[in-house]
Amino acid sequence: MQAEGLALHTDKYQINMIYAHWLNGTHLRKTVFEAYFRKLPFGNGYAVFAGLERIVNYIRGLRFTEKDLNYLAEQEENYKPEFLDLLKDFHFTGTILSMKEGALCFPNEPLVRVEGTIMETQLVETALLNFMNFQTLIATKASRVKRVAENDVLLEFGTRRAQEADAAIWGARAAYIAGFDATSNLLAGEIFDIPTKGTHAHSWVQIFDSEQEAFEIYAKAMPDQVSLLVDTFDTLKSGIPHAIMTAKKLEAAGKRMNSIRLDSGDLAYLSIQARKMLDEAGLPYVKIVASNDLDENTIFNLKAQGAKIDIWGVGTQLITAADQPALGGVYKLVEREKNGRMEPTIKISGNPEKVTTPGKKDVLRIVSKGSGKAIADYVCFPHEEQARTDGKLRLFDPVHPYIKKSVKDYEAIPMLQPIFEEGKLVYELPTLHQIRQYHQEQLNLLWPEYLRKLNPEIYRISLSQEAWELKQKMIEEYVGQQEE
Ligand SMILES: Nc1ncnc2c1ncn2[C@@H]1O[C@H](COP(=O)(O)OP(=O)(O)OP(=O)(O)O)[C@@H](O)[C@H]1O
Ligand SMILES: O=P(O)(O)OC[C@H]1O[C@H](OP(=O)(O)OP(=O)(O)O)[C@H](O)[C@@H]1O
Ligand SMILES: O=C(O)c1cccnc1
Repeated sequence: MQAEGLALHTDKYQINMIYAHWLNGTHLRKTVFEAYFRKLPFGNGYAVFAGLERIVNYIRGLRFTEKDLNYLAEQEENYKPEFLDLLKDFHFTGTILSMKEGALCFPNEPLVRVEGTIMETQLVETALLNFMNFQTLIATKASRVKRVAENDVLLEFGTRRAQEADAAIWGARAAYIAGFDATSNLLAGEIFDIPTKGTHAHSWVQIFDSEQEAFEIYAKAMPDQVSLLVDTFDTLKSGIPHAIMTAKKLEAAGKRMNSIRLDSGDLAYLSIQARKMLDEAGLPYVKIVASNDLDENTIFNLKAQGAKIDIWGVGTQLITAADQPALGGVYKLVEREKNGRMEPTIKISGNPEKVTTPGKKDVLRIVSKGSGKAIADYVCFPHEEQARTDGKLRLFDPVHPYIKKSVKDYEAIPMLQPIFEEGKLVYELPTLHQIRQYHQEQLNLLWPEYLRKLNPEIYRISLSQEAWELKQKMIEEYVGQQEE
């Protein structure tokens, strides 16, 4: 997928600010930004971090082409030619730390930390959030589907309903990270080495004079992968009897039919009837695929009704994250250089939840050595060494500071990994297989109460005492200035 030629994949205000900084002589001031979200999507208890691979490729290929520069000159007559010369030589020289793809992540903790000159940290904001927000959203939605489908097979069918090609391709990858088994999108399969699967459409049946003829021709063409869509005319009276006849013919040729697919009607009732008919016909090995606007709620319901569905095809609801189509991840300045020294900075808001936490921070996942389960995440400054060692840690929730807890005998796992150091890539991108495995390990760290679909327990994100005190001090300073 496109990695180069994305320098202009940014909001114009970023270039305007960089230009104004350059005129002002401040474009090389050092900064630290953090990307995070404030609210979990879908009422879920966790999110699944994704988007890093695309962010890495974007940063590596970040150059302004001659065409880009000509376009900028045309777009904004204020931009001086010397400024465009500066952009011509631009490449990213900053430092990035990030959670790994597949990590479970939570509100108000940094997922990506970007350190560099204001020129480069500001430039990358838009694309970084674009990649992180979409892919994390879809991976989280897919994870919810996976929680209810458990060990059933999950197929990603969303491309035709996705918000254009990139969403389909990266969405298919995000779904696979969170536990889907295959995608119908061959390009996603080719690019990312995701297994691909496919049945056939209603048009295949409609184009022939009879359903039986359609099934037999298809079975002849794909004898080892026969999956027949049985709802074009009448599922119970026509589709399934014809599929059974086809399966018998396949048996005579020494082959086994793979599955039938139900795509309309009452999927619980029809799957139960279909299972009975297939079993009675001596075809217990033929699996039942279901599709039709499925999501985690319909799948959960269908399972509760005793539906006999082995394989779920999930498209529109997953790829568009239909019940919450955006993750509100933000990118906030937490430190700036002043007089040659880095100092924390805060953004005050009338809404207390939107007040930023000043200073550059790390995230430690505090895991009990006794249970092997995560207790909370601890957000602290990089110099706070004591938290990383096996001492005693006082946890409290910054939003509800009266919720306090002391922990000991724990392991503190650093969640932010160095990705770029002064412009140099220092991270080896894992394979998708490794990302899936890491995601599974991450799930295993959490008690099931945090993972349930409905009203999950809230996993606590604790701020270090020092970070909390700095925040309070800066809020008070601001309030003091207002009162003067
Ligand atoms: N037993 C069931 N319990 C709950 N939801 C179901 C059940 N069976 C099907 N559904 C879901 O109900 C919705 C039915 O939608 P709709 O009425 O559009 O489908 P349909 O009857 O198959 O019609 P169409 O042929 O237009 O697709 C789908 O989202 C489907 O997944
Ligand atoms: O319902 P979704 O979760 O989005 O899954 C994908 C849908 O796409 C296909 O329908 P479509 O009507 O586009 O084509 P068809 O003629 O092959 O059924 C398929 O039959 C599914 O119903
Ligand atoms: O293979 C299928 O059955 C399929 C693929 C995409 C969309 N709907 C169904």
